[in-house]
Amino acid sequence: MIDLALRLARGEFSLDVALQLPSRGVSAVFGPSGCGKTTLLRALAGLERADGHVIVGDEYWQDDRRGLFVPTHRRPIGYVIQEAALFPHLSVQGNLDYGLRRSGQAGSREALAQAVDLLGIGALMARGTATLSGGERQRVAIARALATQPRLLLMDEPLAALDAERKADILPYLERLHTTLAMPIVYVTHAMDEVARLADHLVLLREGRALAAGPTHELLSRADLPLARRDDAGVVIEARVEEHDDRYRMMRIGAAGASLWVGGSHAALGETVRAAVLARDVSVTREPAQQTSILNVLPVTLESLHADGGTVMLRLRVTATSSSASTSEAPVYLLARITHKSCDALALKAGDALWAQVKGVALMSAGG
Ligand SMILES: Nc1ncnc2c1ncn2[C@@H]1O[C@H](COP(=O)(O)OP(=O)(O)OP(=O)(O)O)[C@@H](O)[C@H]1O
Repeated sequence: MIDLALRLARGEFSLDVALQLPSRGVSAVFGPSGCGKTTLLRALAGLERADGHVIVGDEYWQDDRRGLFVPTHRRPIGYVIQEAALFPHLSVQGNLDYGLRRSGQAGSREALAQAVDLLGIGALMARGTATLSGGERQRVAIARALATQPRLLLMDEPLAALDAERKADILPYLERLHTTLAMPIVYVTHAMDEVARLADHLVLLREGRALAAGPTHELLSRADLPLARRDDAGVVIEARVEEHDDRYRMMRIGAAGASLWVGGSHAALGETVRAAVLARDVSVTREPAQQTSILNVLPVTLESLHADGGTVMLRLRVTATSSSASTSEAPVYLLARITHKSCDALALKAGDALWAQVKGVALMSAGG
């Protein structure tokens, strides 16, 4: 576990957070511009002097009660920023070698080889860094950070400087990091699609304070957080592949007795995948619709309604149908955004048993 409490003031802005982040997987720090994401990351790295403590596993990096503050260069961290600072006069190999020598930490040739393989940059080793695309530069920067075998990888908007195409190129590599590496990653972003694809744990930051923190799927399924007011509000569901329909190139995925058909058939039976369902793609009915083109119609219980400007956000708990559902699994939630008119026409109230019609399910990635 990473246990941190950090407080600092910079002019009008103050940071004051106390968080416990899991020691595996990606913890995303998400929030609007200026909310303190970079400041938090820099304080974790020891680049900003904040009051408080930082404990990573059993290592104390800062503990004010004992007057302990480990300087940045002695913290076993990898730090990847938006625009990688690579030496233009050195090749990719030269940059990686330099990074390894400079770190003075437990970096090793094997770790470097593994990182090169993981980031798929083997073919780029002899290239001058000036000839690399933005996405390739970031992959080199990430490999350089990993080669030092850090205890913690800090990433500050690593994809923000890339266009949509380059971003799509590099995301699969980040997903590989996420599933392959045991080391925790703290990942700063203001892009919801990156949160939905990569984050296991989520910290919502607002004006230097942690508004909420917890497993990504839990926070995304809450209708009371500012996330639910976004146009792209929706849930992510970690589910297992339960059936392939090769004729239509679709698969059925299941979690906690809820089952959904999604396009594509590349994941193997039994594999864990992550799927996203946007609130605007979910509607509700009192009776299951007959003869609908919508494949995914799920029995749900309406947990709560949240009026939000012109629309109403419904939080729905999927009622397990499959007999294989294990009772130990956390229930699956959906959000549905509907109009006030529809809400009144159906006379919806908390506790109602309804049917959710899911118009679109996006397969994000293989899960963790
Ligand atoms: N030295 C400083 N003096 C005064 N204010 C500062 C100083 N450094 C940072 N700030 C302010 O602290 C706040 C947090 O900045 P920070 O860069 O951490 O935000 P952020 O969430 O990473 O933003 P972005 O997404 O735009 O990168 C901002 O309002 C910034 O203007």
